[in-house]
Order: sequence, then C-alpha cells, then structure tokens
Amino acid sequence: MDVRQSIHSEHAKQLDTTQLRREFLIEKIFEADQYTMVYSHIDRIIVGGVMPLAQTVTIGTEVGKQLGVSYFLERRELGVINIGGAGTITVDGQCYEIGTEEALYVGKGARDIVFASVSADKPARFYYNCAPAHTTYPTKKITPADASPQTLGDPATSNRRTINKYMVPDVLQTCQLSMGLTRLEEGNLWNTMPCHTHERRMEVYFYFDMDEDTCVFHMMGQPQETRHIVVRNEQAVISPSWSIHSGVGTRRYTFIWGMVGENQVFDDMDHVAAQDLR
Ligand SMILES: O=C[C@H](O)[C@@H](O)CC(=O)C(=O)O
Ligand SMILES: [Zn+2]
Repeated sequence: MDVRQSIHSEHAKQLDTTQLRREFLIEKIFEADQYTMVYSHIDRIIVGGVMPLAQTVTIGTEVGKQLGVSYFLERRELGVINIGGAGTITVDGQCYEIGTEEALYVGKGARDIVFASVSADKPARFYYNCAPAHTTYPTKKITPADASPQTLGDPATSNRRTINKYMVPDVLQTCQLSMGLTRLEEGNLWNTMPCHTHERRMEVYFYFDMDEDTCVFHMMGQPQETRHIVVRNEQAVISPSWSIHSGVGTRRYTFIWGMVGENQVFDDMDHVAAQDLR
C-alpha cells in the first residue's frame, strides 16, 4: 500500500516537478492479476485498480493490519467503474456482471470481493475509489443509463463533454462517496474549465481512453498559484480541497472523478473566473 500524506498549500507551492508528481500523481493503476492501492490521508480515500487476467483477484486481502480492521470493508464503502472488457464482481457469493462502463457500489460490511474478467484477451479494468463509511447502504450495480448524462460546454471553448453521474444521491445512497465519468467529444480538449475548488470535498481524477502519444496537462494548485502535472493514459491525480482540478489534453480523453468529504452536493463548487487565475 502506497501512503500519501496530506499536504498544505504553502508546502505544495514550493515543490518541483518530481516532488509534485510524487505527492499527487498515481502513475500505475492497473497491474496484471493484482489490485493496486494508494491510501491518501486526505479524507482517507483509497484509490486503485483491479485487472484480473487469467485468475480472479480478491481485493484488500493483505491490508487489514495496516487499516487496523479485520477486513477491508469493515468500516468502508467501495465504488468501482469498469473501463475494460466484460467482467464480474462477486460480493460475498453474489455475482454481478459488470460490463464496459458499468459500475458497482459495494456497501460497508462486505467481506469477500472477488474480481474476474470474462476473457483474458480483453480483460476488465476495474477502477475504484474507497472511503470511510458510517453505515451500510445496499450494494448496487449502476449502468450508464442510470447515470443521468449531462452534456455541456462548447466546441468554441474546446470543452464539449458529457458528465455521467454514476454515484450521486439521485442514483443511489452512499455514505460520502460520489463518482462519475466525463467524456470529451472529438476535438475538445478542456475539462472543468472554468475551474473550481470545493473546500468541503477532495477529489481524484483518473484519466484514460488516451493513446500513447496523448497527454493531459492537469492543472492544480490554489487559483492564484497554479501548477501542472503531465498525466498519461490510466493515471490518476489527487486534488486536495484547496486545489483547482482541470485539464487540457493534446487530444480528447475521458476521465473518472471521485469525491469524498463533507457533502454530496455536486453543484456546490466555488467557481473561479479565468481573470482570477494566476
Ligand atoms: O466537482 C465536480 C468535478 O470536478 C467534475 O465532475 C467536473 C467534471 O467532470 C467536468 O466539469 O468535466
Ligand atoms: Zn470538482
């Protein structure tokens, strides 16, 4: 388990490229037949991926001691979105078929969570966020049709995109986790611009659907003290509550956003005008 400490904005603004990447970037989300796990002290979110090939992968089998619990989801909830081929997630014996861009919410208290791909040639790629939880809400599969797609932006500002809200209060109950998937249309490069912060929540962006030559300049930092991190396919960036989170790609891309913290009000953002950015 890779542990990332919380970081103060006054510290973060002194970091160089390597140090920024070490604190905020998650370079490898998917490893064959394994789960990856990054534990952030910011709201204690856990971020990672599961990519089963020939065998099944059970998540969190070795982390009980580090988390001080007897099993992974003893005091946590889990959100998973599959960006790969068809797969299954078996939760305490109940099997859910999770196809491409389908999702599963797993409530607190589930003991045994087993991931599998239908075909090793086109493996499932399960991206997940996991957060502390105070109660159990039902485990539920979510399809793109449930995710109330919302298209916004304009080609003139290169930000025409569709936001799919998979895990928000309108779709299902969670303790604090929200997750969704935003897809940019061809020729559109900017996400989340005009940008925002939300003092009340932290957020993680996971960029994918990019070829090798494509990268995204992910914008971060306080609005008056911005920095960037160059992100490649299937990498994630941690955004503290004081940081903007926005990006511009060398070509279109897709990303998954996940938030934890104080509230679950999606529109509760502190918007930053372009004139105010530094
Ligand atoms: O707080 C909300 C998150 O930053 C994202 O949902 C924004 C986003 O997907 C977009 O504008 O493209
Ligand atoms: Zn946000």
